[in-house]
Amino acid sequence: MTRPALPDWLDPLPDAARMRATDAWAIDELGIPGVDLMDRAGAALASVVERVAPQGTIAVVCGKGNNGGDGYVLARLLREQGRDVRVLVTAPVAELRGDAAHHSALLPGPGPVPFAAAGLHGVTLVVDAILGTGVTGEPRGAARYAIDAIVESGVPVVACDVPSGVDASTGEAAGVAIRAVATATFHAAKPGLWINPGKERSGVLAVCDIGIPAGAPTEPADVGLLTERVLDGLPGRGAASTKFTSGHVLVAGGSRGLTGAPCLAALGAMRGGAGYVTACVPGSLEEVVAIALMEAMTVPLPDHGGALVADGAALVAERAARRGGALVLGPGLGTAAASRTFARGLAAVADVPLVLDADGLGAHAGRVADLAARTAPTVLTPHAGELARLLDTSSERVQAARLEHAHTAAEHAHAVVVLKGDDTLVADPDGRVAISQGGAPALATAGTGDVLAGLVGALLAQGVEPFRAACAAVELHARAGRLAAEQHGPDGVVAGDVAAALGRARLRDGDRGAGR
Ligand SMILES: NC(=O)C1=CN([C@@H]2O[C@H](COP(=O)(O)OP(=O)(O)OC[C@H]3O[C@@H](n4cnc5c(N)ncnc54)[C@H](O)[C@@H]3O)[C@@H](O)[C@H]2O)[C@@H](O)CC1
Ligand SMILES: [K+]
Repeated sequence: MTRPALPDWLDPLPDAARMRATDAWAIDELGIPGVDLMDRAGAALASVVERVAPQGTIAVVCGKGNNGGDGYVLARLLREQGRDVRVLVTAPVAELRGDAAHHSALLPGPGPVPFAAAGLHGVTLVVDAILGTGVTGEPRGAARYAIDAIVESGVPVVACDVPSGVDASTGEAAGVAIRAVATATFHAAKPGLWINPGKERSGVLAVCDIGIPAGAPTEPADVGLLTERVLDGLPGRGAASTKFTSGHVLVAGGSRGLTGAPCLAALGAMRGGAGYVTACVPGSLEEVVAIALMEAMTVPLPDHGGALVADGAALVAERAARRGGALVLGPGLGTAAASRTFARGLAAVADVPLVLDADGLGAHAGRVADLAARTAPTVLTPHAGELARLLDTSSERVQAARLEHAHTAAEHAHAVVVLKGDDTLVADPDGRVAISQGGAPALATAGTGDVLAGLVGALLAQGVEPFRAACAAVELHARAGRLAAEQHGPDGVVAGDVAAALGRARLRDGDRGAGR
């Protein structure tokens, strides 16, 4: 399959290979001297260091590649300003090559000394210029020793380009890794600075221009940072709209003790703009749901002790065939064997776009490839634990390699996968990935996932293509989380508040109070 270019609402994040190709293009094709790029990288790093530590002794720890070269430039600039700077190295200066060797020779004052933990005593800040985008595998040898000692020292760290030990392309940190208070990264942010564990190890991110123009003829990035531009031109209600043209969402789920989840998914769909919403729930619990949902219709399905059973699948599929729209399957479904059979049966036959969430995902544990047989689009909305069960692995493994697991699930299920977290990833089966900027801690409360699933359903029902629907939903959900936090305080937000804020989250600055 050929992968389409990233849409313009994603800011491209070049991985290490693309960044190397970009540097090479700037140097070899545009004729920008590599030593000048390094000069500008060092200067940009210096401005971050000055902000973080305006005074005190700085230890600059340099590796033997160009990342270390940036460190030598920084050390020179700081010493020229009269700062007290120690240069500690993980490789002898004689081993340096090219631009890094050039800049090491320009260092004024005391020469570099081999790294030792004692060299960190009394310093205010450590600058990590050990490993950058040229790293392969886990840190080894002297680099590993230095990273360990820096982490152990507890001294605040500013990272040069990427925290050493973090993979710039994936955010994985397989061995030891620096935890920085800030990272100065050059030309563009890298995926690994936005994906955990790399994201939380990068601290505050400064993306620094080092004079490489846009337009490098590298293979286009396949990972991008989600921006609010994804909301531009989303379908909305107009003068000619009716409840039928605004999209129909079916929600199927619920069980005894879990009636709130399908209600919140229905609310997410309604507040997400769906014209009408039908909640298909266990018959014995229908009244509870009907009381909670004033604007939605309810459909009773056969149940056993408040849990859905296999027979209900045909009823929901038939309704989907008649009414169209999108189906949100799983919120509050529970884990009864019959309910799982219901979910698998319904996912297999429903010929409308499907959002599979919560226990609907659990029903497909270890069977993710079954979903590839569906003809209509599928969006999965797992957190790490749910994705682990889908792929028959552990939550720890998913968290350690989030990008890889999101890719794998998307590929195997032939579905868009929304791997939730502060760094929510949206992976398309064609290989493209969007990363949310996060920053909505208020969403860390029960039921917000149900709201998100309903919202994705609403956008799919409005005809938005699945990758964009998932991305726009993630963006709206985060914005709604922030709006709800403004109103209720971040610790007082409940999922219903997030749903209630979705309409306002759609408004852009230019829209507020505009027009007739
Ligand atoms: N001209 C350029 O290419 C520019 C590069 N820049 C800097 O250069 C960096 C990339 O430089 P390089 O490609 O030289 O690579 P790095 O400096 O990231 O590291 C490569 C060095 O580390 C060693 N190494 C690799 N994997 C290791 C591991 N697992 N454990 C221990 N040592 C390991 C290698 O032997 C090599 O000497 C960027 O991150 C950026 O900071 C900037 O100066 C801007 C311009
Ligand atoms: K580094």
